[in-house]
Amino acid sequence: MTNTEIHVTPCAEPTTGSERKPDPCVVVIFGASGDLTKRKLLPALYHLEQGGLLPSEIAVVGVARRSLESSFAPDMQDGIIAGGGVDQAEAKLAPFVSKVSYFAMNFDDAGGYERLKDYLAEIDEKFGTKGNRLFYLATAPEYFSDIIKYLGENGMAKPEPCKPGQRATWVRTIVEKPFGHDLESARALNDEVNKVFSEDQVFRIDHYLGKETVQNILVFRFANSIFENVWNRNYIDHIEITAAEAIGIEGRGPFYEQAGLLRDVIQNHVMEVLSFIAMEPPVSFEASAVRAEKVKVWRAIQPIAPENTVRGQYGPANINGKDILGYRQEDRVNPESQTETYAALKLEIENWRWAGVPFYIRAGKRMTKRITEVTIMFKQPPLRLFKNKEGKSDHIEPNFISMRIQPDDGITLRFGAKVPGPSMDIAAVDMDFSYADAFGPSSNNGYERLLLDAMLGDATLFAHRDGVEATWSLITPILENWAKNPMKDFPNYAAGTWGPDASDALLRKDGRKWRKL
Ligand SMILES: NC(=O)C1=CN([C@@H]2O[C@H](COP(=O)(O)OP(=O)(O)OC[C@H]3O[C@@H](n4cnc5c(N)ncnc54)[C@H](OP(=O)(O)O)[C@@H]3O)[C@@H](O)[C@H]2O)C=CC1
Ligand SMILES: O=C1O[C@H](COP(=O)(O)O)[C@@H](O)[C@H](O)[C@H]1O
Repeated sequence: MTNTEIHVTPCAEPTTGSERKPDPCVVVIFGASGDLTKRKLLPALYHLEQGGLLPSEIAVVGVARRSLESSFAPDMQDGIIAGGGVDQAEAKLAPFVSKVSYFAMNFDDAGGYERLKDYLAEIDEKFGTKGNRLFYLATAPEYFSDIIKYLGENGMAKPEPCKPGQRATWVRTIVEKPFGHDLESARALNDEVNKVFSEDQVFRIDHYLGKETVQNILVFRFANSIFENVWNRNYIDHIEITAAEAIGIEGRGPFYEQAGLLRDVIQNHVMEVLSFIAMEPPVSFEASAVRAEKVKVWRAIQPIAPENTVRGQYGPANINGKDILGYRQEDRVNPESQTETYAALKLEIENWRWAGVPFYIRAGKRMTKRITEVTIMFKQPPLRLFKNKEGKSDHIEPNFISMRIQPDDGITLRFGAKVPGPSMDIAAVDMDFSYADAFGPSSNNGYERLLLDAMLGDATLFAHRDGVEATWSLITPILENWAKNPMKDFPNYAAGTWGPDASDALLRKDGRKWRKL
């Protein structure tokens, strides 16, 4: 393969959406001392504030169990600098930090919500936040129901009645993943949430949808006219989606033992990416239209037969002279654990566009490298005109489009080009678009866009209850089958590799192989 890098630069001023600024509001984060708040949410809010995207009347209230009055601010500042990739010398934290406060309470203490309600009223007075509330449930999922129930019981889930001549207030809630543990629990949680909040108040977050490159899938397909015509079974041979992580479970043993890879990454992140790749053009870029098309894709996926599923668990390895623990040796993990840290699936979408085009998806922890990527592999041309010196034409690689979600975000189009010289030799070459080269570095960790959208009441990039239930309908039978049939050969891949042999065999039986990444 000859690598011809054609760097794409923006050719004109970007077309921007309308200037969007939310109403004054209080963002209330349940789980304020947790990892997510520190590494992702506060840095995202800080970047929004620095970018002038927040109203000046904004306040952030962190809620958690421990008493943090004295240490929250310095701890939070460290988190913003480390998690947000902020240059310490250039950081202008003071204006943002002055809007953040901490409220200690236990989530299952009913009386705490009454006190919180009074505290938020004081915040409204002090910061001019006008009664608008964005509750962010950044807690372990077992607390979602209780928090929602208590917010409802304390009259905090509905906006205050509108006063004459004043703008209506709003109350919204962002619910973190995992949303349910299986289909039944997801339905039950949806019922509990919708008893208290109407669906238009609920923002089920999947941070993959906040990633620029995931949103760019829709732009690539629907803002350009040259790709959509070939985006179907007539031209596409198959599609691969890979979400590989080099890290392991990062000390989250108890969580991972409950979850496993399928629940943690495939039911949500990978399914969201797949829906953007496979959906029909929505009639508008509005929440109901986009969500409706996504659900149609998930509902068209055929039940996934056990032979089209592969699971793996990493074992110990020495990587570059460093000993890496196997999953079963990780802290607070059962030494005989059956939890999967890798999964690969073959999916068939039975609709007009995709019938006969397999979608192979894989995701795993402790893989060779971190890469999330979609490969659209095209069919060979109908007639092979060009032969090599041996008179053969099977050396010509098929075209593909590779959409790199992370790292090194961008898009590559591979095609054949004539090698200079007297014969018709063909080499594969790449046209490369790099996000960073074209637009410069971005601070967006996915949460910036989604927090802003929730404050604006725009649910386009959030999951609807129908969507969550549709993806759980696909995943739950696999989980049930795996639970009934424990793996005898776990661990079945060494840390630092591309997963178990069975994953290669899944494609080999169709005469294909994973593209080398
Ligand atoms: N961390 C990440 O990168 C990601 C996390 N998520 C999701 O975000 C959510 C939060 O994850 P994470 O931040 O890692 O979790 P952590 O375990 O780090 O944080 C949990 C938070 O909840 C608080 N808490 C726990 N029990 C109580 C209680 N009874 N009363 C009051 N506060 C309580 C803790 O407070 P205290 O310490 O004071 O007890 C802490 O602030 C989860 O649903 C997770 O799946 C999603 C994507 C990525
Ligand atoms: O939700 C989760 O996502 C991360 C991967 O997110 P990324 O933005 O770093 O790709 C994963 O590590 C974690 O296990 C999971 O809970």
